[in-house]
Amino acid sequence: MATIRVEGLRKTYGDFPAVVGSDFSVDTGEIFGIVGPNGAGKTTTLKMLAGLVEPTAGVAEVAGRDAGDPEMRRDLGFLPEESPLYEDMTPRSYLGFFADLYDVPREAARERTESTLDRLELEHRERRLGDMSKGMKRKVAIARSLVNDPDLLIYDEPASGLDPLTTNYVLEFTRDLADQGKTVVFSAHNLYHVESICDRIVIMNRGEIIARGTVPEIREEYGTTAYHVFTTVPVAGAERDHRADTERYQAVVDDMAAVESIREAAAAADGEVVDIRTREQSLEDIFLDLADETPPEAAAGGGRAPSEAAAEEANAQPSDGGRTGAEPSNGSREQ
Ligand SMILES: Nc1ncnc2c1ncn2[C@@H]1O[C@H](COP(=O)(O)OP(=O)(O)OP(=O)(O)O)[C@@H](O)[C@H]1O
Repeated sequence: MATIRVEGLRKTYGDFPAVVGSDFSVDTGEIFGIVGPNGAGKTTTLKMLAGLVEPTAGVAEVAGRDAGDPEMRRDLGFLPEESPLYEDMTPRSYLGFFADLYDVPREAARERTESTLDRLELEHRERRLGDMSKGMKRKVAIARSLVNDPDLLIYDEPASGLDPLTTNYVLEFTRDLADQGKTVVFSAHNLYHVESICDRIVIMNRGEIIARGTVPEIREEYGTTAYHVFTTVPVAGAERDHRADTERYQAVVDDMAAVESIREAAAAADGEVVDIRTREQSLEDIFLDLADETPPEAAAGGGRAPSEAAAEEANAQPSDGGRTGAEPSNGSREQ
């Protein structure tokens, strides 16, 4: 059964199209990546799935129910891109506070919190959150998304701004959650993250999904192979390969016909082809090519739309009554 069904999902802010009509589904236990550059519409999509932003049109369903249904939030863990934490609390008191919000019985909450913090290898559990490193705070925010033991996790840039070690740790932890049967939808602009842990991805640009599939499918459909051809004599388009001990030239071409032309040109100059190496285009390159090809109709999407900063503000601060995530109350959605 599809855990998530999205059809014709659209969000406009004023006349600004942040998400222009997405379709995708995510299966139970899948780890699904939404990738795209800044302003692509990733956060807006995730917030619609988490019931925090009301779609302008279309369907966003979780387990057959509207994503905006407040009941859905009880079984959801949302990790916002920036998660402001109560600086004066310790991880234990902070997580206990959120467990209370979800009515998790005290003892169960304590056990769950401790085991999550163990798995996240979070030390200094009695230290003030305000005195913790960025990586530690991110781990606490992740632990917070798990206090209610949700089946669905929606993570906005879970590893953004973390050092490589912590990044790996957080990504592996996320993969483990999916292995335990949880469904994970997360956004990233670093394609390396996606490649290493996602079952399927969509690539968004300017509010539109411009490619979709598993990483190998995307490679096959959109990727190209570069052929590095090494010759003993100079041929058109080749450059001297200074790394070689003997005189050698290198040309980079993108199909076998061009490789044959080089072979013929080398033979005509009394030389030969001594080596051919292939290099698959990286997902990053594919992504950049795709983003470049997207027609600029939605190009207004580059900058920040006017009401955005105010809306973010309202969404971010727990201390002023705003919503930081998916607390289980009947909070209204951002329009
Ligand atoms: N509340 C809002 N009011 C007005 N415009 C908004 C609002 N939220 C987002 N936008 C605009 O919608 C577009 C998509 O934003 P979104 O945050 O979804 O992108 P993103 O892919 O998550 O980008 P980033 O990687 O920078 O977080 C952006 O151009 C943004 O300025």
